[in-house]
Amino acid sequence: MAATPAKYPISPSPAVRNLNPKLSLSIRISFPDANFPKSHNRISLHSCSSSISSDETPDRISGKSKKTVPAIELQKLSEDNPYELSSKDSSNSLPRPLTSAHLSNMASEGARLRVAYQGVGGAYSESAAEKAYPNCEAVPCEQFDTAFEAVERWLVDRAVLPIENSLGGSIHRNYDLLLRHRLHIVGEVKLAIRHCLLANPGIKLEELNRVLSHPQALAQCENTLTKLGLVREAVDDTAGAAKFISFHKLKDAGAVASKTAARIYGLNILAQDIQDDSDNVTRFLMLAREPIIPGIDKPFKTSIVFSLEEGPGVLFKALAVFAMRNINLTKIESRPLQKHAMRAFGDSTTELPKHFPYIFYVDFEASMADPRAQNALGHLKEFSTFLRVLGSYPADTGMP
Ligand SMILES: O=C(O)C(=O)C[C@]1(C(=O)O)C=C[C@@H](O)C=C1
Repeated sequence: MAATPAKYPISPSPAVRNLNPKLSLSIRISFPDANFPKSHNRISLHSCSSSISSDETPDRISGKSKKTVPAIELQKLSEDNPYELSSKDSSNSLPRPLTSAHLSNMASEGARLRVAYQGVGGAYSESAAEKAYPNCEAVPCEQFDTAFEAVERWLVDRAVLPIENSLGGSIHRNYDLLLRHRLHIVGEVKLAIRHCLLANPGIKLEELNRVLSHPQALAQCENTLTKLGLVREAVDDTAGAAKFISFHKLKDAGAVASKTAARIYGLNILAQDIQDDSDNVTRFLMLAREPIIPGIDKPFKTSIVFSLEEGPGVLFKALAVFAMRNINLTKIESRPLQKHAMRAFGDSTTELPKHFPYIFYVDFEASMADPRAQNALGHLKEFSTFLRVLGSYPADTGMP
């Protein structure tokens, strides 16, 4: 069944020029510059916000007031690695990346950051955005791509997107989008996910035949939903599922979503904490157009993506650059390099490629300000075909 998604303030527009630079293979460690509107050095987010607001924003639902965001001055990032500071950096025309102090000041001084998330009001991603940036204006986006694009086009200041879950694993789409887009990871936030089974008022558990939710949420409640014998139907987000069953007053369908979604869409909670494990945590990334300057004052993490030549033991060698410097890895993910694969298949010959090229995403526990991390990446660069630092940011060491 195709559930019609709710109206979102920001939805993908095919007419919009694709700003994503082509993926390039390079052996230098690259810190890409922000995408820059062609003819403007100055842009008012105020003027953008009026064109993307809608009658159905969660702000309406919750009655929260909207503040306009003052115009901000854009600065073009240099192509150079901003972490490798040189004498050039004293010039005023050079980039001034945001520092972690700057980020927290913006929140505490009451300036409302506009933060994109995927889903509608009541989605876990909205809670993650509010946890990452207290007092922010959370801006719903239809798809993950839309949230990336909203930051790139200066419609919002940040995006907060899920990257992995303790039960369901990686959110592959966002790994792929990190590579395709040129945003920087400036932080992470972990959120405890507690799912509820929701239904319209008066509907009993026995009356339900099917359940709608985000595929990750359905996977996280696999055992409970199997026991209940409910047919799963995937939709864009948990809160969207709640909104849909509420709007259509469905009698045979429930939704897996949060308590907040139940409240917003006037649904009853038939069961609480239906996730397969009580420790259900999703890790979200905070994304910005510019990187932050990494520090060593608190625990930092660094996320990189790289590709390797074919050959025996190359991955072993790549991981050894961290092991020999006593740097702990917290995550490794491999993804097919899609453009390569497509080119190979688009060839006029019918021969299949001998190997599928893969790229590797690694998170490690060290700041780029730490010489161990710099040396490890310098070493990795010697035998990687491509290497990019996605971000060096404070680790979320708090309670989820
Ligand atoms: O659908 C939502 O509410 C979301 O925020 C998305 C999402 C995800 O993509 O993993 C986020 C957290 C939960 O793990 C389930 C779903």
